[in-house]
Amino acid sequence: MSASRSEVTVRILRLGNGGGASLPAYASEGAAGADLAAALQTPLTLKPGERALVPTGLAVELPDGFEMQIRPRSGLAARHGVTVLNSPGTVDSDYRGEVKVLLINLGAEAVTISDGERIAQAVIAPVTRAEFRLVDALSGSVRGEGGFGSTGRK
Ligand SMILES: O=c1ccn([C@H]2C[C@H](O)[C@@H](COP(=O)(O)OP(=O)(O)OP(=O)(O)O)O2)c(=O)[nH]1
Ligand SMILES: [Mg+2]
Repeated sequence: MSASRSEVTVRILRLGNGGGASLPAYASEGAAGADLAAALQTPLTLKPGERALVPTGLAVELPDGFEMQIRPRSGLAARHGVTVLNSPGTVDSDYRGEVKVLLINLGAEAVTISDGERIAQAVIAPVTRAEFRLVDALSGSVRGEGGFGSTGRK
């Protein structure tokens, strides 16, 4: 690991249903996301338009101040139109249940997901929490209330 990189420890539990569930794994030296694999007793077929909450067979304990974002794999999306419906999914640091991936098939053909297949990727990211403070007025700005295309078409 280079000096400029940060690394945190994420404790992982393999759940009963997971059998030999694969741990999240970085596919290359510089990968931002660790691939998450499906933990399935039997293959799962998603018809066009269908979605499913796919088990990973894993529960995680994230360090306080971090989240796990569950993002699509571009290969699966490009090849089959399969993506993460709630992307980026949020795994809270206090969540101890099974990590699941909400896949949807936006493609035109049925897609079958097999046990151990890499279906999404997990990015560990720092979280900033806010104090939401109610006030009577906000400070002025050049943009003001303009939004949703207010700066022009280009
Ligand atoms: O893709 C996801 C998204 C969420 N979760 C788990 C971990 C997360 O901590 C919990 C709650 O997620 P979220 O806050 O997005 O869902 P919610 O609909 O707000 O449910 P809740 O009321 O439980 O917070 O569900 C996953 O396993 N995968
Ligand atoms: Mg929530």
